[in-house]
Amino acid sequence: MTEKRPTLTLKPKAGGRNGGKKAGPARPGGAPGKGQTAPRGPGGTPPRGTQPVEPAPRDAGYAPSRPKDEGARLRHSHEVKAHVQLDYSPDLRTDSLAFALLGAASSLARVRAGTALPQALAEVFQAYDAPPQARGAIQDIAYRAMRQLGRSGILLGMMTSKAPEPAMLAGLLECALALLDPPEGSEPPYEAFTVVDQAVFASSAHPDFAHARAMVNAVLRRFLREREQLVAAALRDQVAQWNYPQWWIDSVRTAYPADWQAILQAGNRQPPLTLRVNRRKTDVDTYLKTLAAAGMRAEQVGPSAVRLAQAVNVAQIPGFADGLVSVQDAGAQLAAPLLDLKDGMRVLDACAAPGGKSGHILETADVDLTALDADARRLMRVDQNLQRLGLSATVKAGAAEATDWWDGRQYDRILADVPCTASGIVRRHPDIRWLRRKSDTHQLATLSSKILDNLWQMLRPDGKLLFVTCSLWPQESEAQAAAFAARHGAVRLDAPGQLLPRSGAGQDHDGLFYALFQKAGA
Ligand SMILES: C[S@@+](CC[C@H](N)C(=O)[O-])C[C@H]1O[C@@H](n2cnc3c(N)ncnc32)[C@H](O)[C@@H]1O
Repeated sequence: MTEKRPTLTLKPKAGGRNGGKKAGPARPGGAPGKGQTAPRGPGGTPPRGTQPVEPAPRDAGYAPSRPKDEGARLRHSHEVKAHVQLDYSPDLRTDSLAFALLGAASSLARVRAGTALPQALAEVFQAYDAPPQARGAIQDIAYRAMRQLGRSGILLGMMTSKAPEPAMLAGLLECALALLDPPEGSEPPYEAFTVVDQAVFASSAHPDFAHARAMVNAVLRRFLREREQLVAAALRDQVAQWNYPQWWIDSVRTAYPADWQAILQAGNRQPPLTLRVNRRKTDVDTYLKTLAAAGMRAEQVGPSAVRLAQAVNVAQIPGFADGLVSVQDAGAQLAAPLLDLKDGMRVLDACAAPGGKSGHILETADVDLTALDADARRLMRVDQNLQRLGLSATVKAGAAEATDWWDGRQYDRILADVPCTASGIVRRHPDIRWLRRKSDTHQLATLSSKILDNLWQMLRPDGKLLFVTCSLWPQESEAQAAAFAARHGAVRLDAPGQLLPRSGAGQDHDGLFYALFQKAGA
């Protein structure tokens, strides 16, 4: 076995200047707790505030075909791009910041290739055989870097003559910059010299960019020397100022001329950990006392919603394993009450995985629930979640725009929590803004209109259909709802419409859209 390189180990600045030995998560709450993040991809939207973790395949595997007239030939050495070893396990102490920086850099490179951050992190944890504490540190750095990616990218462009390659080297610099240059008003998690030292060390430890360690050192030191001028110049660019792609900034400004800045800011804040109390097992007051007894501060932010003052790993949430609570954003908790459920009803949750809203429906009334989802792998999470809560439903794999899974009997209530761009939940999934393309909105809106049209025939006369998205784009939300109502002559009942993302005392929720329809009686 090779001997471990002597690496400086450390802990966050809060623990004292170089006084500790572990990298650890820089600050709690930098990223969602275990199992608390979500998925992506035009076919699957992250559950709003429930517990996701899944991939966001884009065109990572796309390879342009070779022109017909190009015969086989040997490539010159300058044409050959070495395969970057994203899985290379560094010869570093796993409790060092250098190890965490490399892991986070590998995650960023995977996101650049089209993988959703939760999936990218899961791949890195496995490839690096990272112990729990290192996972926390890698995750924290990767989430920070995602929230600062616009700014770091512009800064790097100002300090380098060409884009650093491979992508993992760019990722390493972006991760280091995110630690050196935290958002206004927040403390840097590590001492600056430690970050530079460990980033250089991390670079030396990777065979694909050990040669670039002098460059890493020079860029990061230059940033520290010229920080004020560099940041001032970078902030003239809106991408650096807001940390979103320009098309995203433009789309938010067009859709919400009065609120666009607040919306962009809300998407850059760290989300709270909000729980839904399972009223079949306990009540909010009793559960708040349970939290207080465990020394955890919390407040009620909805009829069944409790927000923890400090995010923790789900394993540390009292009663979580026993189904007393689920992790769910306060905005997502509006769905079940809006359905106006009564015991004995036949209910369809048409895009159910991982089952956040299915669980809430079954906690609310004794209904006969069918939980449908097109993704069989994600459906396993519905089973697991319902089992933890002590509830049961008929769980089916099938496409909501098809009928092959339907037994032909109409439902009293239908929840259509359709796949969408997830533009309303970017505070939980800061990678989404960088993974999405403007054209995704149109594709997803087309799919959700097919889903809505198909589900309408499955609703009984007088029945209600609740249409939900976690999108901010009107094309997926209000425009979709209005067009649907016009196509089917659906009666529109009271519902919140577009909820803009909010954080603060009392009101704290993701950006969601709700429209409620009733079918005219027979
Ligand atoms: C927003 S998520 C649902 C979150 C879920 N309702 C909850 O509260 O936990 C959208 C879901 O739609 C599913 N989906 C995507 N395309 C679908 C389709 N054509 N038919 C049914 N489900 C689909 C995805 O797999 C994903 O689980």
